[in-house]
Amino acid sequence: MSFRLQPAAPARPNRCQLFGPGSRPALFEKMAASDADVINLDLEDSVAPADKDEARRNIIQATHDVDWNTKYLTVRINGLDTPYWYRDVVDLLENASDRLDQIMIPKVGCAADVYAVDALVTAIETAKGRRKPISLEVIIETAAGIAHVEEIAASSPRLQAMSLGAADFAASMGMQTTGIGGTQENYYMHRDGQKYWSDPWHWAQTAIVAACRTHGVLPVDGPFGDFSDDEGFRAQARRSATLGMVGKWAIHPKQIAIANEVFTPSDEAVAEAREILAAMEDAQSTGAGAAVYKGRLVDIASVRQAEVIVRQAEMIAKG
Ligand SMILES: CC(=O)SCCNC(=O)CCNC(=O)[C@H](O)C(C)(C)COP(=O)(O)OP(=O)(O)OC[C@H]1O[C@@H](n2cnc3c(N)ncnc32)[C@H](O)[C@@H]1OP(=O)(O)O
Ligand SMILES: O=CC(=O)O
Ligand SMILES: [Mg+2]
Repeated sequence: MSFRLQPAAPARPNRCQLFGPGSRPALFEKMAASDADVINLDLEDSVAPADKDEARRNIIQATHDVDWNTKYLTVRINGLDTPYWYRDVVDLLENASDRLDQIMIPKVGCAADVYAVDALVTAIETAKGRRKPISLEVIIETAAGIAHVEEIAASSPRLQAMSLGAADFAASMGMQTTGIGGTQENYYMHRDGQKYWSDPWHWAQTAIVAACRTHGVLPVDGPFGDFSDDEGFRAQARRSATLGMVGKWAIHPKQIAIANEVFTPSDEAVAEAREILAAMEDAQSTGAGAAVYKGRLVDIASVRQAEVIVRQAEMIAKG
């Protein structure tokens, strides 16, 4: 480890972020009753321009009226290139109840984007005497966002989470696809008459995970558009979890259970992690720094790996 220690990300479950348009208030009670850890009420792309004002009012009302129970409640504001975002922040911070936990900033391209929202949030919190500080989350979904991902991860002490937004990311990068996440038909290797599909999101995900882990931010995988494809969603979620992401968006309630399952370490994984910790404790009690577990090497790095799984499972069990 460097002299500068890696900060821990917020210790709260973030396995599934369920999205719903602010213009469909009939969904709010269903979202609150779901098994998602995080709720994202949307003011941005799922809300038509003519509905922005009403969606804002719906969401503010819902912070007062709906029982969100233990959900981490977050609202996606409009992008900083629109005329809507300042009104989103001002109206929310002036009128939403203390139940509001977080604001999500889409299409962040540099640290100054987060700085601008942080400054506005801070001024309103102080002016209104809001006691609970609002946290921020961002979406990396542009070429500028991925190019500046590390400065964005370091941009504000309010920043808790960072998602990859595959749809806008693909558009901004000029990718030849209309698919939102998952396997892309034309992204394959070819050998001996066979196609081998590869993962076009992998490099952006790893860049996000590295930036987040460096600065103590939760890395999250964004939307998977084809909500009829459970196995495609599961495969995408498993790849994300393997790379170090802590959760994934659901854009339909069907996706919640799969995300929760994938991002909760399985009983078998936790049992194995505990066995590795026990094997290493035995080894260390005899002065050894390494041991053999099921025919493979385990050493002090294995302890750190096993601790990731055990800590994640314990944090989720605590809720
Ligand atoms: C690229 C991005 O930016 S993604 C993020 C922004 N996008 C969004 O927020 C979209 C979120 N999702 C939705 O709006 C909707 O799920 C849609 C439009 C995809 C599909 O909506 P519907 O056609 O109503 O879906 P469907 O009929 O399959 O719904 C089944 C049930 O789940 C409910 N439901 C649908 N979406 C949601 C949701 N997001 N949260 C909670 N419940 C939901 C429906 O009300 C319905 O309930 P019922 O059985 O009691 O009648
Ligand atoms: O906002 C999300 C996306 O995929 O775009
Ligand atoms: Mg987007």
